[in-house]
Amino acid sequence: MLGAGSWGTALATVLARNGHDVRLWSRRPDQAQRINDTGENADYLPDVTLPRGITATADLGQALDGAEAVLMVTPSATLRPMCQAIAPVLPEGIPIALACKGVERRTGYLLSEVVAEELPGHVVGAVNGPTFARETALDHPTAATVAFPFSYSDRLNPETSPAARLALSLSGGGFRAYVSDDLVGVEVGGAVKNVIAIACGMMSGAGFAENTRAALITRGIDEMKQLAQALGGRRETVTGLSGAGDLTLTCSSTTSRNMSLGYQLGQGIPRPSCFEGRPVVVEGEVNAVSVTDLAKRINVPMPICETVQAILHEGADLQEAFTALWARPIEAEPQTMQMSLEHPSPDLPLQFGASDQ
Ligand SMILES: NC(=O)C1=CN([C@@H]2O[C@H](COP(=O)(O)OP(=O)(O)OC[C@H]3O[C@@H](n4cnc5c(N)ncnc54)[C@H](OP(=O)(O)O)[C@@H]3O)[C@@H](O)[C@H]2O)C=CC1
Ligand SMILES: O=C(CO)COP(=O)(O)O
Repeated sequence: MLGAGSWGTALATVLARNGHDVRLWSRRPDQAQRINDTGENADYLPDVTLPRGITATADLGQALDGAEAVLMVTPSATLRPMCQAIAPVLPEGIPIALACKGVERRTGYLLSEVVAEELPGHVVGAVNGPTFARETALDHPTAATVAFPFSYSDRLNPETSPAARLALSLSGGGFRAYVSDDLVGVEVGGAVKNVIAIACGMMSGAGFAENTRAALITRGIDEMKQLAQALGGRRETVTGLSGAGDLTLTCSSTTSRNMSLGYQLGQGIPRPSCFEGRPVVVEGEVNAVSVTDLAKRINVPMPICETVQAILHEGADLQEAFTALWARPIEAEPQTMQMSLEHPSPDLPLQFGASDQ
């Protein structure tokens, strides 16, 4: 498990509870030592007792020595350098599963494409779903999807596929894994939901409530579907755990760092003061840029993501940007027919400040 943050530690907990030996890599030797000494990752999951079977280490060679599979769980922006760092010590041919969520900013690659470029000769997949780390570590009933592209031999003997093997390794107690062969669809869901969650947070923080949230979730799913399809994934995958499931979770509470960032910004808190100035991993903030750049490059309209990107990175005014989002031309749902009717009152502002809360 490469990454001893909240999600890496939670996934290590799931695997170790199921009887697997897990090497948990931290970039900080002192943290690895503390985890081994105390049986707890106090930095990220305080008061969660880690099961036997987890050994923390800050040595990549030690972490990967004899490994049967590797899960990569550091923030998406660190993925390429992590791949480069492990290349010399990675056991030949072992499957690599991504548990981080995003699109690479410079290239617009899905994270699996980054791994494929840096570490050829390894089958690459992803584990995604509605999974807050702490609840997962505490063994709350939780479900996620394990996606790898299926080969012909996998179809003949599905139990030997990397997706099935990892799903079986993860499943047990509260954790239940599903298997998918649509890696693109699963990755798109995970990357886009964080951006939409920021939008939900912004509108909740600005005083709007359930109608607005439901609209953003539903239209957010539509943006995911369009991007997934354009990249060769399947629209229906997005209605599963890694798309609609994770979006529902992340847009439902400020336990989500993405929702929480949006909420604070919606309340008018300046970015540097959000999270009381602490550095927090908010994937949707970086990925608002990478997702919208990618979508523009391949002509996929993603108006909610574009709105978030404009507010976060181009200095757009939150109220004006959401007013413009709501006053776009009237479209068909679902888009089985091409329709775009001029909005009758595009300049009428949304009622910020008049919310019934
Ligand atoms: N938390 C959750 O509930 C879930 C998170 N995810 C995804 O998992 C990924 C990781 O997030 P999460 O674990 O929550 O984040 P955390 O902030 O909890 O942990 C981040 C981890 O990555 C390490 N790290 C940060 N920068 C680097 C770097 N440059 N090189 C190597 N390691 C680095 C941190 O080390 P250090 O402590 O030294 O800073 C820490 O161990 C994200 O993509 C997130 O979207 C997916 C599902 C659920
Ligand atoms: O991805 C997550 C749950 O599935 C965690 O969401 P946040 O990164 O917004 O906290």
